[in-house]
Amino acid sequence: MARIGIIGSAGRMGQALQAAIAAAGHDYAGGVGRDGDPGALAGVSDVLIDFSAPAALEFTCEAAIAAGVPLVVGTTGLEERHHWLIDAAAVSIPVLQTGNTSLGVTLLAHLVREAAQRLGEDWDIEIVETHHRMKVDAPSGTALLLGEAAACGRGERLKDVEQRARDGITGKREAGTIGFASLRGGTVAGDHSVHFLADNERLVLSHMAENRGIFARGAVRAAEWLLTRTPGRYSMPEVLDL
Ligand SMILES: NC(=O)C1=CN([C@@H]2O[C@H](COP(=O)(O)OP(=O)(O)OC[C@H]3O[C@@H](n4cnc5c(N)ncnc54)[C@H](OP(=O)(O)O)[C@@H]3O)[C@@H](O)[C@H]2O)C=CC1
Ligand SMILES: O=C(O)C1=N[C@H](C(=O)O)C[C@H](O)C1
Repeated sequence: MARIGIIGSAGRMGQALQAAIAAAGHDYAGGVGRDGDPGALAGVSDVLIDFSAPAALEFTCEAAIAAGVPLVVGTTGLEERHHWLIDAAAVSIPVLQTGNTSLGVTLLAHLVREAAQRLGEDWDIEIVETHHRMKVDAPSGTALLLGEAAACGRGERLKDVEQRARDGITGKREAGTIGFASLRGGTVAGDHSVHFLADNERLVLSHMAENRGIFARGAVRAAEWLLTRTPGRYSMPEVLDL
C-alpha cells in the first residue's frame, strides 16, 4: 500500500484518480490545486501524480525532488521547456511522463509506429482527435504521442514533419508530413484516430475512451511501478511491458 498525492486533485482527473487510488487499496495522501503547497504534499506522500496544468510543473518537480518521491506527469500541453524540467528531475527521482496512461492508447502507439514503418511514405498520415468542450490544449497530448510514434516509425522527428493546422489556401499536401485536426464539444472523454491514406485505400487505427477511469487506473499502475525504480525518465510501454 502506498500514500499517493495528487496535483490537480479537484479537477476531473483528480476526482477519477481519488476513486482509482481507493479501488487499488492505496492511501490518498491529499491533493493540491492552484493555491496548494506541493512541498507539504510531497512530504506526506510516497509518490505524486500530476494531472493539472503546465504552469504547475516547475513547483511540482521541485517538491518531488526535495522530498525524493517519484512523480507521474499526465498533464498535457507541455512545451520543450517543460520536458527539460522533467529530464532534470529524472536525474534525482523516477519520473514517468505521458500524454495518455491508458493501456489501449499505449498499444495503439506501438501499432502506429509499426504501421508507419511498414507502409512507408506513399501513405499520408493524418491524426484526428475529439475531446470534451472543457479541454484547453490542442492537439491533445495523445495526438502528439501518436504523431511521435508515426514519425519514429519513419525514422523522423515529429517536429520536422508536423502540420498542426490548415486554414485558407494552403496549397497541396506536402509529402511526408503528419497532419493534426482537433474537434471540441460535448463530454467526449477522448477519441483518437490515426489515418493512413494511400491511392485507393485507407487504414484507420482508432481508440475511444469511454470514461476517465481508464486514465486514472493507468496512472495508479504507473505510480506503483515507479516506486520500484531508480531515478530516470520512464514511459508507459515500460510499465505495461508492451
Ligand atoms: N495523460 C493522460 O492520460 C491524461 C491527461 N489529462 C490531462 O490532465 C490535465 C488535467 O485535466 P482535467 O482534470 O480534465 O482538468 P481540470 O481543469 O478538470 O483540472 C485541472 C486541475 O489542475 C489544477 N491546476 C490548474 N493550474 C494549476 C497550477 N498552476 N498549479 C496547481 N494546480 C493547478 C486545478 O486546480 P484548481 O482546482 O485550483 O483550479 C484543477 O484542480 C490536462 O492537461 C489533461 O489534458 C487528462 C486525461 C488523461
Ligand atoms: O484533457 C483530457 O480530457 C484528455 N487529455 C489527454 C490528452 O491531451 O491527450 C488524454 C485524454 O485524451 C483526455
